[in-house]
Amino acid sequence: MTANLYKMLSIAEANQIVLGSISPLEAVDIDLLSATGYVLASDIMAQEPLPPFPASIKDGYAVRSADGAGDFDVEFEQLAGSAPGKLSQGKVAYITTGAPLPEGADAVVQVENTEALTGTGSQRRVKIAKAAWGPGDDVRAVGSDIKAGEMILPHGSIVGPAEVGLLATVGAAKLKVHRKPVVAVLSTGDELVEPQEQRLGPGQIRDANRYMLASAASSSGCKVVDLGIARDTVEAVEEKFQQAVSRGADVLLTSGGVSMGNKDFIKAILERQGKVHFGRVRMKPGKPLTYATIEATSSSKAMIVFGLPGNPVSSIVTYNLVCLPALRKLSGHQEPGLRRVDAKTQTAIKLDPERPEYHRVSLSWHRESGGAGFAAASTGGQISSRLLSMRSANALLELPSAQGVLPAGSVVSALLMGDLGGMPIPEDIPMTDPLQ
Ligand SMILES: Nc1nc2c(c(=O)[nH]1)N[C@H]1C(S)=C(S)[C@@H](COP(=O)(O)OP(=O)(O)OC[C@H]3O[C@@H](n4cnc5c(N)ncnc54)[C@H](O)[C@@H]3O)O[C@H]1N2
Ligand code: MOO
Repeated sequence: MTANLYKMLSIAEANQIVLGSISPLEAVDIDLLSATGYVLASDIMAQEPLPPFPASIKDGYAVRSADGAGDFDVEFEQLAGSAPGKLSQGKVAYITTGAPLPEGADAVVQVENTEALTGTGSQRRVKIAKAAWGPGDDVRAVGSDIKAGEMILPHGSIVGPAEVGLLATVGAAKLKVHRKPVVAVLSTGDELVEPQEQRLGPGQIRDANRYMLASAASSSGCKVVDLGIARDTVEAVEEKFQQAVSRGADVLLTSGGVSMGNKDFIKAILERQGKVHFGRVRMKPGKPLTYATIEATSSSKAMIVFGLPGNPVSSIVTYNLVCLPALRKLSGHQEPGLRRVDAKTQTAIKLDPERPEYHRVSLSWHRESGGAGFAAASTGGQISSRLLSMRSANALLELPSAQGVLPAGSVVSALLMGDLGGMPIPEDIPMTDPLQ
């Protein structure tokens, strides 16, 4: 099939096809400290309650609440990490935060509400100036933080710092997580040289895409296999495809060679080696985006291939919109798509009459008299060769295809790429009472 015969899909259809063709990769074992960024492949339950014993919330004295205020002998010290002692009638025990409540005590009085009296060691005495409210005062009951058998993290949870803390708490030192895909990156083109090349020859440019895509995939935690640059021959490209397979790639990202030129033969090679699901998408930039699957054989695993357009902006925009959700789904994410917010344009933007455009913007949070929301500042000229249009871009405006100009102040949906850098430093929380 020649490139122009591929049906032009919408980006939503393209996403649906890609995500419908893949499943999360198999579960592997991982140590807790290496698990950040992975997705849990099994549910994690708490084996024991937390705290496992009634624990003091304060540094102070363990008391029988019914004894009230007065002067008491300090029978012993109950320190965190020690087994609970046994408190005699009419006595109190010095206790530290996190220590188990001694048998016979039912509350804690913080040290601020007491006064040390004379005496040391077994003669030590204390005045309880302000009595405990009642049983349980300043004590964490068994299981009050986590109940025994409680679901801590369901499978599909993304492991971040808080999750690592929770997993450590419940003793989940070894985990089952979905394997992350191995991503091979390949640039194609006779004009390309490595970034180290300081003197460009006639017609040459430096390879930006392979480095950019490798960086993008590794920032998602994927292992990257660098296939280098394939020159513009069928044999050279086919040899690189073979290397991707033999080096265990789950995903191959190629850039260049998917359009209409007589050296653009990525699509034709993919047709021979696997199944091309689509070869054109109604979007700007990135129209010739191509997606194929290559089946597993007795000696190699299945591989999916994204033929990304060579223009650097087209390749990174299609990566974000289509490849990243696929990498996330393979990694076990249950909501792999980019997050969408509404944003107000700061300048007028010319629309494209033929294709919906993903206009690169920098979003920032703005408060105005009419309310608060995201303001979208264009990153300037949007031609797909101008990688500067991606610099400091944290979102893609979803501009409809239409004649004319979208006026400044229009509210448009925007897809977030990465986190919202460039946001203002958080202001203090106002001290005024909002309920007054
Ligand atoms: N007759 C037509 N020509 C083109 C069409 C079309 O529909 N009909 N589509 C255009 C669109 S849209 C795009 S996008 C590009 C995509 O082209 P390819 O994927 O075939 O990419 P190349 O032709 O190899 O390169 C395009 C451009 O990008 C530069 N490039 C390529 N690789 C890299 C790299 N690794 N790092 C930096 N820059 C790279 C290359 O030198 C070219 O300037 O096709 C249009 N043509
Ligand atoms: O779709 Mo191409 O990516 O406009 O340049």
